Amino acid sequence: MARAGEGVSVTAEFTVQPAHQGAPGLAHGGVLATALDETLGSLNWLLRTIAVTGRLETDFVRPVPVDTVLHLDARITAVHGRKIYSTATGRIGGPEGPVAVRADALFIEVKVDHFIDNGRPAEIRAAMSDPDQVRRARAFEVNP
Ligand SMILES: CCCCCCCC/C=C\CCCCCCCC(=O)SCCNC(=O)CCNC(=O)[C@H](O)C(C)(C)COP(=O)(O)OP(=O)(O)OC[C@H]1O[C@@H](n2cnc3c(N)ncnc32)[C@H](O)[C@@H]1OP(=O)(O)O
Repeated sequence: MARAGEGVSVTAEFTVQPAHQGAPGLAHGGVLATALDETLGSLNWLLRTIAVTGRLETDFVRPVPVDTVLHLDARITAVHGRKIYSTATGRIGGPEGPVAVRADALFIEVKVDHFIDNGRPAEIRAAMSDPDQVRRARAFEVNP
């Protein structure tokens, strides 16, 4: 779950499950990168922009044990043309706890055609016949 914050920012929590293990009892780095990517990606909705991750640079600062709640905080740092720069931290032991992971990202704005042209037809058809998805995609296509 993500909540809008001050400026263009969001906070979110992610609980590390046993299925997310890499080393015994510890979160896999790829899963932590995914949690960062998802949180950073939700910022683009606040800009009402459809964008995909172009670059995600991740620092793994502390090991994150299974059952830990990762407190994520992400914000947009700059927008230049189609490029959206953002940064995120994941803290453990509480929202003010030590930083365990952080990431800097570059998202690139795309047209809805990016998904229609490249996605697997079955899933695209399913998305296009879902009125909620269509409404959401159209909302981005007209000038909001
Ligand atoms: C009717 C309903 C139907 C369907 C509904 C669907 C609705 C969907 C809605 C919402 C979905 C939201 C989904 C969020 C998902 C969460 C996040 C992810 O996990 S995304 C998955 C992982 N990422 C990818 O798969 C990207 C794969 N890459 C690409 O497709 C291309 O490389 C892309 C689009 C990123 C860029 O390609 P170009 O040809 O469009 O653009 P160029 O001209 O190359 O780049 C533009 C600028 O960006 C810089 N740039 C591009 N990639 C860069 C990079 N990796 N590092 C640094 N700069 C980069 C370039 O240098 C250029 O900069 P200069 O304008 O010249 O200053």
